[in-house]
Amino acid sequence: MDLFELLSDHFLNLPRPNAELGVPAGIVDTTTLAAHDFDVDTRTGFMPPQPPLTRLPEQWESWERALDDARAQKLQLGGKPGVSEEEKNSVGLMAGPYPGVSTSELNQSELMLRRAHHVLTWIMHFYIHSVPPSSSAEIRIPAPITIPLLQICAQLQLPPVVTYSDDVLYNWALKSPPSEPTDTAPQLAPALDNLRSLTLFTGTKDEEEFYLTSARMELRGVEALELMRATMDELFVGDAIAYRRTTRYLHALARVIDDLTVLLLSVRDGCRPDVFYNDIRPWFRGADSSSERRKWVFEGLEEHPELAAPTELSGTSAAQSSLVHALDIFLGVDEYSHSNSLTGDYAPRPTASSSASASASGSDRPKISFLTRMQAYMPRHHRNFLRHLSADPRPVRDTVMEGKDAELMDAYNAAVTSLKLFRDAHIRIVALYIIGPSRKIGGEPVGANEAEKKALLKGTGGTDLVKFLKGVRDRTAEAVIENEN
Ligand code: HEM
Repeated sequence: MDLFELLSDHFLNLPRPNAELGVPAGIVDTTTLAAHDFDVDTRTGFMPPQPPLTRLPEQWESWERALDDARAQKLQLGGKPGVSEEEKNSVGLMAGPYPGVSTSELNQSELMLRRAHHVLTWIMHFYIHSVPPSSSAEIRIPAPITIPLLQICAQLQLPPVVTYSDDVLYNWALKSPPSEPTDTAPQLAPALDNLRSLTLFTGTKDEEEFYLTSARMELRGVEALELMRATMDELFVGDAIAYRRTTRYLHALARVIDDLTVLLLSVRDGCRPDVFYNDIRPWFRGADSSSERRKWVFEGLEEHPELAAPTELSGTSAAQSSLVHALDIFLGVDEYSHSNSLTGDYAPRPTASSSASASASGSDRPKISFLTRMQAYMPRHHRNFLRHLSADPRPVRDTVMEGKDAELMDAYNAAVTSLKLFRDAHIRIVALYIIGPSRKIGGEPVGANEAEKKALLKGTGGTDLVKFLKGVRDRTAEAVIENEN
């Protein structure tokens, strides 16, 4: 037998778990090498340790070529004034040809599925947002795109829209190759200045900087994840030494969050607010955040009863970053920041029509906080990681609340205060990048009646952004524990 041939019952040879049923008890989830560890890498955190795939194999070349074409054509936003019909014309993108492309072989590899989600959702956003908004009340997405996309989404358990994982987590390459790892110098995380983005809507440096700001924050956040793990180990022991160490870890965590704030603010160095607002951001919009509120109609579903009609179609937002959610959950701030009163808008829901169309109304749906809803847009292993973190039987906040250790409480409050300061800085960024440009005369991509203006001040995730972001920031501040001594 070939030494490299795996036995049929070898764990690496196990079939991919059924997306709906999950992993059977006693079976290891091998969909990614780190799946048993929630796909959280000790060097790169929520980013993959290796650069993502840059191209699918030959069988799916027609998709890759369509994406190449969309980028090469420099498609323009359909609502942008002064753009020629030719520049808006993206109908060819949807027409294919995508002859009989099957997705089943993609299921062998999580990396290929990720790339396929990236390619198809990117093509779809290119199409949707380059069709002039006035042309119809709905936008029909043809079956050659919707069917494979929904099949891939079922495997990945992700919605059929560009998500943070498509534009940040799995959208990077190294600028220059790292040195080969050796026994004495193991492979390290990529240097923060050695990253470039793979796919861009606008081809601008500004857009790349926008994505890379988040990517750098993810990499800086690795230390935060390590500090969380170390704290949880200490609190398991729970003696005086453990409290002292935890105090140190929480101060260190506050410093990491301060660094995240610095990195966040550094987006101003490479991404111009007007370019972001007018040229970049409209490409991210989902069905619930576009000013014209066009229905997205996924054609071809009537012939595929096995596929679920999409219910989540919010635009991509860094609110889908698992890192910030992890900080909230670990510090017990999520009880405040993920409160059901901070809902944002409701997700669009499919209508009962035979073709699944996503309408913009959903106010009869039960309230769920916006941040909790955003977890549906995260890679499923990361979602599970957050669930696991939430189930920690000895949460740090409970220990601090017992009030036995004043220094521990100070350290905890320092970390929560840093998170509040992070959110203050984020609100400043939103004022600079969204609120400011939206007020400039002529700075709006589509007309300017009151309803449209209101829609323009929605986050790409569909929130009433000022109210929502201030709410989350204020609720974070409320998580500081008063020292009653
Ligand atoms: C130009 C830069 C940025 C702008 C204009 C911006 C804008 C927004 C907006 C409008 C929201 C409201 C939610 C929505 O509807 O989408 C939001 C939420 C959020 N953004 Fe950003 N964002 C920027 C950069 C970042 C970066 C780099 C991060 C870090 C990963 C980040 C993390 C978050 C988080 C965690 C939320 C959820 C609210 C919270 O937890 O406070 N943002 N952002």
